[in-house]
This record gives sequence, structure tokens and C-alpha cells, in this order.
Amino acid sequence: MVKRFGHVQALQGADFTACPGEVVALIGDNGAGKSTLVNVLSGVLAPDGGEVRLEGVPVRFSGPMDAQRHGVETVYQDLSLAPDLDAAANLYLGREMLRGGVWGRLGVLDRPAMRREAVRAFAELGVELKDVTAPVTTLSGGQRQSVAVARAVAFANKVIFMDEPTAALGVVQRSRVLETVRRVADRGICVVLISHNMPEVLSVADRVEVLRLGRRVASFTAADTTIEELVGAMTGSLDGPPQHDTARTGPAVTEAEEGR
Ligand SMILES: Nc1ncnc2c1ncn2[C@@H]1O[C@H](COP(=O)(O)OP(=O)(O)OP(=O)(O)O)[C@@H](O)[C@H]1O
Repeated sequence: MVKRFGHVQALQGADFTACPGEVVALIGDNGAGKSTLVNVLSGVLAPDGGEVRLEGVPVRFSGPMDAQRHGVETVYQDLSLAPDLDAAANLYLGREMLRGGVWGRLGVLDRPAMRREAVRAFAELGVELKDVTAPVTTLSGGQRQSVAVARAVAFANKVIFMDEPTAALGVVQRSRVLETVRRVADRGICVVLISHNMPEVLSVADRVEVLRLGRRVASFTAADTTIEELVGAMTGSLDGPPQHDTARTGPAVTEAEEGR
């Protein structure tokens, strides 16, 4: 995948594959190109070169909603929440539940049902919101992050990209989100996780892809590597980082290939 911002070459042929049921961690130093890659794969940014394949089929998302229609959800670093809406409304943003019968045809929102579902979804993530009717702008950073994670988990059926989904979380919520990541993958969804937290990466990921200066420079099987090895690959201090064999568990669902 190739992406330029003016003179900045953010992605210079970064590529990776993620399979159903696996958690792939995307790691790299600040500025390595991780968020740019996720933004290109989730339809936020148009690439300057390269190809995305979903279940082996080339796709070109016209925007994030197009990606969502294909079963691809994203937790963005900036969370992309509507600050003045409550947690339940944010969970269903753009996919609101409507009341049945004539009201459904008139497009009346079923707020009680959305709030019930929101309470359930947040409880699953270990988030206790005192008031699901409060605008998300009044929530803590961690609570807002959980709202964004809950939204992606509720709707993804093929791929979830998570850009630093636990950065603002306390210990308990962090471990609940990581449990959720594993559970979502076990449903056959492929999870791509960006994280700077190496113990977290090793505890939840099956594979680790390392980006440096817009390129993928190493791949590791999480069970066979160490924090030192990952940091070495990220910083380039390892001489000729290894391209470990990546155990593939099925057909590729998402791929960003080198630009031509
Ligand atoms: N909208 C933009 N305009 C100009 N340059 C950008 C833009 N977005 C990213 N870049 C540049 O592209 C490069 C890759 O940035 P990116 O945010 O993808 O890195 P990252 O690996 O996610 O970093 P971090 O871990 O700090 O979030 C950086 O040099 C960054 O300054």
C-alpha cells in the first residue's frame, strides 16, 4: 500500500494479511504508518497505490460507511464519536433501531430498545455507565473509548481494526477489552490491533506485524517472540530482522499489497 501526504511518504509498500479468527497486532514506532494503513484499509483515506482484498476479492471502499457495509468496523484513534449524543445513540449512529409498525415506516427511533442494548453491550465490556442518556462529551476518556469499542464489536462481521483501543483504559477495563478482542476473533472475525503496549500485544495477538517508515519490516508468531525482539524490529536495532513464517489459518480476508 502506498500513501503520500505532500512530501511525506507515509506508506511505502506496507502489506499484510489477516485471517478469520486471528488477532494480528500492527506495531511500530511513532510515525511508522500504522494509523495511515488502517485509515486506508477502512476507507477513510484513498491510497495512492496498492490493493485491498476482502476474502480474496479486490475492494475499493468509497468511505468508512462503505467499509461498514462490507462488515469492516474500525475503532479510530480519535474515536469518531458524536460528542453531543448519548452513549446509546453513538452505538447506533447511522444504524438506528426503529419502532415497528406504522411508526417504523415513519422512522421513529426506538430509544428504549437502543438504550437496553447499549447497557448490555457496555456491561459486556465491563463499563458501568451511570447514565446512558448523558452526552458522551460528559464521559471519561476511558468510557468514551469503551463506547467506540462496543460500537465496532456490535456490528463487525468480518474485520475489526482497532487503533489503540485500550490507551485510555484502566486496568480492569483494559483486560475486559482484551478478553472481548479474543472473543470477537473466536467468532471468526479477524481483528487487527494497533498497540504500543508490548505485553498487551503478546497476551492477545496470534501474529505481530512490524511497520517501520511505511514498510512492513518483520512478522512474528506471538507465541514464539519476545518484547526485546519486537522492540528490536521496531527500532531497527536488530540486524536483518527475521521474516518468521506466518502460520495462516485460512483464506486472506484483508490484504494491503505493495503499490505498483
Ligand atoms: N493527515 C496527514 N497529513 C500529513 N502527514 C500525515 C498525515 N497523517 C499522517 N501523516 C504522516 O504520516 C506518517 C505516518 O503517520 P501515522 O499517523 O500513520 O503513524 P503511526 O504509526 O500511526 O504513529 P503513532 O504511533 O504516533 O500514532 C507520519 O510521518 C505522519 O506525520
